[in-house]
Amino acid sequence: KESRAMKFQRQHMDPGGPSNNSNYCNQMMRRRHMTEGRCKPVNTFIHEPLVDVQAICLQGNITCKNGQPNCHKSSSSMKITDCRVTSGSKYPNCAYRTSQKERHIIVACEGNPYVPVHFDASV
Ligand SMILES: Nc1ncnc2c1ncn2[C@@H]1O[C@H](C(=O)NS(=O)(=O)C[C@H]2[C@@H](O)[C@H](n3ccc(=O)[nH]c3=O)O[C@@H]2CO)[C@@H](O)[C@H]1O
Repeated sequence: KESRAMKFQRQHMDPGGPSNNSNYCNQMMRRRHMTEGRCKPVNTFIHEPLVDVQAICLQGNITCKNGQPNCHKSSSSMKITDCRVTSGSKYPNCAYRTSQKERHIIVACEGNPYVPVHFDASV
Protein backbone atom coordinates (compact mmCIF):
# COMPACT_ATOMS: atom_id res chain seq x y z
CA LYS A 1 0.00 0.00 0.00
CA GLU A 2 1.31 3.46 -0.96
CA SER A 3 2.22 5.58 2.07
CA ARG A 4 0.79 9.09 2.35
CA ALA A 5 4.28 10.53 2.03
CA MET A 6 4.85 8.59 -1.19
CA LYS A 7 1.41 9.59 -2.47
CA PHE A 8 2.35 13.26 -1.86
CA GLN A 9 5.55 12.77 -3.87
CA ARG A 10 3.73 10.98 -6.70
CA GLN A 11 1.06 13.67 -6.90
CA HIS A 12 3.10 16.83 -6.26
CA MET A 13 6.86 16.44 -6.72
CA ASP A 14 8.55 17.14 -10.05
CA PRO A 15 12.02 18.56 -9.28
CA GLY A 16 13.06 18.14 -12.90
CA GLY A 17 10.40 20.47 -14.21
CA PRO A 18 9.01 22.95 -15.09
CA SER A 19 8.75 22.33 -18.74
CA ASN A 20 7.20 25.24 -20.50
CA ASN A 21 4.99 23.16 -22.76
CA SER A 22 1.22 23.48 -22.73
CA ASN A 23 0.90 19.69 -22.64
CA TYR A 24 2.82 19.34 -19.37
CA CYS A 25 -0.31 18.84 -17.27
CA ASN A 26 -2.03 16.57 -19.82
CA GLN A 27 1.03 14.32 -19.72
CA MET A 28 1.91 14.52 -16.02
CA MET A 29 -1.64 14.05 -14.68
CA ARG A 30 -1.79 10.76 -16.61
CA ARG A 31 1.77 9.69 -15.85
CA ARG A 32 1.24 10.21 -12.12
CA HIS A 33 -2.11 8.33 -12.19
CA MET A 34 -4.50 11.20 -11.39
CA THR A 35 -6.80 10.56 -14.34
CA GLU A 36 -8.05 7.09 -13.32
CA GLY A 37 -11.73 6.86 -12.38
CA ARG A 38 -12.06 10.58 -12.75
CA CYS A 39 -10.06 13.63 -13.85
CA LYS A 40 -8.58 15.12 -10.65
CA PRO A 41 -9.85 18.73 -10.94
CA VAL A 42 -6.85 20.65 -9.53
CA ASN A 43 -3.27 19.56 -8.90
CA THR A 44 -0.01 21.40 -8.28
CA PHE A 45 3.44 20.11 -9.18
CA ILE A 46 6.41 21.51 -7.26
CA HIS A 47 9.68 22.08 -9.14
CA GLU A 48 12.05 22.17 -6.19
CA PRO A 49 14.34 19.57 -4.59
CA LEU A 50 12.51 17.11 -2.31
CA VAL A 51 14.67 18.12 0.66
CA ASP A 52 13.56 21.75 0.25
CA VAL A 53 9.88 20.74 0.23
CA GLN A 54 10.39 18.44 3.24
CA ALA A 55 12.03 21.37 5.07
CA ILE A 56 8.71 23.26 4.92
CA CYS A 57 7.52 20.99 7.77
CA LEU A 58 10.07 22.70 10.03
CA GLN A 59 8.32 26.08 9.59
CA GLY A 60 5.82 27.34 12.20
CA ASN A 61 2.38 25.73 12.33
CA ILE A 62 -0.56 27.36 10.58
CA THR A 63 -4.18 26.25 10.26
CA CYS A 64 -5.05 24.10 7.24
CA LYS A 65 -8.15 24.61 5.09
CA ASN A 66 -9.76 21.69 6.95
CA GLY A 67 -9.10 23.32 10.35
CA GLN A 68 -6.29 20.99 11.39
CA PRO A 69 -3.25 22.78 12.88
CA ASN A 70 -0.55 20.80 11.05
CA CYS A 71 0.04 23.01 8.05
CA HIS A 72 3.23 24.90 7.23
CA LYS A 73 4.04 27.60 4.70
CA SER A 74 7.28 27.75 2.70
CA SER A 75 9.52 30.64 3.76
CA SER A 76 10.36 31.44 0.13
CA SER A 77 8.38 31.25 -3.08
CA MET A 78 8.78 28.06 -5.09
CA LYS A 79 8.47 27.19 -8.77
CA ILE A 80 5.17 25.34 -9.25
CA THR A 81 2.85 24.35 -12.09
CA ASP A 82 -0.89 24.42 -11.46
CA CYS A 83 -2.96 21.95 -13.47
CA ARG A 84 -6.66 22.73 -13.76
CA VAL A 85 -9.14 20.61 -15.70
CA THR A 86 -10.67 22.48 -18.67
CA SER A 87 -14.40 22.98 -19.25
CA GLY A 88 -14.19 20.84 -22.39
CA SER A 89 -12.48 17.96 -20.59
CA LYS A 90 -14.44 14.68 -20.82
CA TYR A 91 -13.31 11.62 -18.85
CA PRO A 92 -11.35 9.51 -19.77
CA ASN A 93 -9.77 12.17 -21.99
CA CYS A 94 -8.78 14.49 -19.17
CA ALA A 95 -7.68 17.88 -20.52
CA TYR A 96 -5.80 20.40 -18.40
CA ARG A 97 -4.68 24.00 -18.49
CA THR A 98 -0.99 24.34 -17.52
CA SER A 99 0.00 27.41 -15.48
CA GLN A 100 3.56 28.00 -14.33
CA LYS A 101 3.84 30.13 -11.16
CA GLU A 102 6.17 31.13 -8.35
CA ARG A 103 4.33 30.97 -5.03
CA HIS A 104 4.74 30.20 -1.37
CA ILE A 105 3.18 26.81 -0.80
CA ILE A 106 1.25 25.43 2.18
CA VAL A 107 1.52 21.72 2.98
CA ALA A 108 0.24 19.52 5.79
CA CYS A 109 2.83 17.36 7.51
CA GLU A 110 2.36 14.18 9.52
CA GLY A 111 4.18 11.17 10.92
CA ASN A 112 7.62 10.25 12.15
CA PRO A 113 9.59 11.37 10.23
CA TYR A 114 7.36 14.44 10.03
CA VAL A 115 6.96 14.91 6.28
CA PRO A 116 4.51 16.44 3.77
CA VAL A 117 1.36 14.34 3.23
CA HIS A 118 -1.05 16.89 1.67
CA PHE A 119 -0.90 19.98 -0.56
CA ASP A 120 -3.14 22.62 1.00
CA ALA A 121 -2.70 25.77 -1.10
CA SER A 122 -0.32 28.20 -2.77
CA VAL A 123 -0.18 31.90 -1.87
N1 LIG B 1 -4.42 18.92 7.64
C1 LIG B 1 -4.25 17.71 7.08
N2 LIG B 1 -3.37 16.86 7.59
C2 LIG B 1 -3.20 15.65 7.01
N3 LIG B 1 -3.86 15.20 5.94
C3 LIG B 1 -4.75 16.05 5.40
C4 LIG B 1 -4.99 17.33 5.94
N4 LIG B 1 -5.95 17.94 5.18
C5 LIG B 1 -6.29 17.05 4.24
N5 LIG B 1 -5.57 15.93 4.36
C6 LIG B 1 -5.62 14.71 3.57
O1 LIG B 1 -4.97 14.95 2.32
C7 LIG B 1 -5.60 14.15 1.34
C8 LIG B 1 -6.00 14.96 0.16
O2 LIG B 1 -5.94 14.52 -0.95
N6 LIG B 1 -6.53 16.14 0.44
S1 LIG B 1 -7.14 17.10 -0.72
O3 LIG B 1 -7.67 18.26 -0.12
O4 LIG B 1 -7.98 16.36 -1.61
C9 LIG B 1 -5.77 17.59 -1.67
C10 LIG B 1 -5.96 18.76 -2.60
C11 LIG B 1 -4.71 18.89 -3.47
O5 LIG B 1 -4.21 17.60 -3.81
C12 LIG B 1 -5.20 19.54 -4.72
N7 LIG B 1 -4.81 20.93 -4.79
C13 LIG B 1 -5.62 21.92 -4.31
C14 LIG B 1 -5.23 23.25 -4.43
C15 LIG B 1 -3.99 23.56 -5.06
O6 LIG B 1 -3.58 24.72 -5.20
N8 LIG B 1 -3.21 22.53 -5.51
C16 LIG B 1 -3.58 21.22 -5.38
O7 LIG B 1 -2.84 20.31 -5.76
O8 LIG B 1 -6.61 19.45 -4.73
C17 LIG B 1 -7.04 18.61 -3.67
C18 LIG B 1 -8.39 19.06 -3.25
O9 LIG B 1 -8.34 20.44 -2.88
C19 LIG B 1 -6.82 13.51 1.99
O10 LIG B 1 -6.47 12.20 2.32
C20 LIG B 1 -7.03 14.30 3.24
O11 LIG B 1 -7.51 13.49 4.25
